[in-house]
Amino acid sequence: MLGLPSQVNVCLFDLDGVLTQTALVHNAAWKQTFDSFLESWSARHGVPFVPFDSGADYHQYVDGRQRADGVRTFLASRGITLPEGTPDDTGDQETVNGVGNRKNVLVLQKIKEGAVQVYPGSVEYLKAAKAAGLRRAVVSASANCKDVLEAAGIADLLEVRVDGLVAREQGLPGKPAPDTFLYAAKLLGVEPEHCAVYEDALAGVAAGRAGGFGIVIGVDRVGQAEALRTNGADVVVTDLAELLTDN
Ligand SMILES: O=P(O)(O)OC[C@H]1O[C@@H](O)[C@H](O)[C@@H](O)[C@@H]1O
Repeated sequence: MLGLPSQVNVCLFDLDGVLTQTALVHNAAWKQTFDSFLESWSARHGVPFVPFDSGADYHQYVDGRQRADGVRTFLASRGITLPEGTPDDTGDQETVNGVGNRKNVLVLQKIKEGAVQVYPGSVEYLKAAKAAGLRRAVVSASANCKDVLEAAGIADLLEVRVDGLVAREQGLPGKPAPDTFLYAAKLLGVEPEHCAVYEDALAGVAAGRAGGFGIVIGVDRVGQAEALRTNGADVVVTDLAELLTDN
């Protein structure tokens, strides 16, 4: 049913890029933030300015990861290490938290301007899962998950939320570590083999594979089906609506 093996009765959905079209919002905010950072860095350190690549750099180093992990992982790929700073650093501070907060100002502005759109096939799938009696959680790296779910009007279709804020409170490492998905399974009182993971990010499908879940469904929004499979997806679809035909 719904593209799931018979032992699976719990759905663990990623948010950005799976339920809502906000991976695009994050990607654009990261590009703006990193390009201005790199431009200034290259002028001061006498190294060539190589802009952030919204394709390769985003998917390899940032997508699916907690905010600070994204900053650290991408900058490490350019040989740059910044001090961590503190969560209340302002956007002009040259720290991991400062750069992350600069990007978050842009994301919050976009959410406020109404940039949150759902994927209609995912809403249909959520409703079908609910009707079929499957348990449903959202497992997102984003600290803005609650606001995005509310802006999208889908908060009431999900029973459990494990997001960037919960991960921080509980001390859970983010994707590609499986811990946030495992925590959601625990909150729903089930073993990983009874859960399906739905992910569009390479770090996300890797987390699904690492956690030993019943099935990892890769959602390919950008033409990276092969990379999703290599990193951990058992099945790849371009939209969750494709799974609705399996009754
Ligand atoms: O900065 P936030 O809202 O906490 O989000 C963290 C990350 O959340 C993930 O869901 C996105 O794929 C990333 O692009 C984003 O950076």
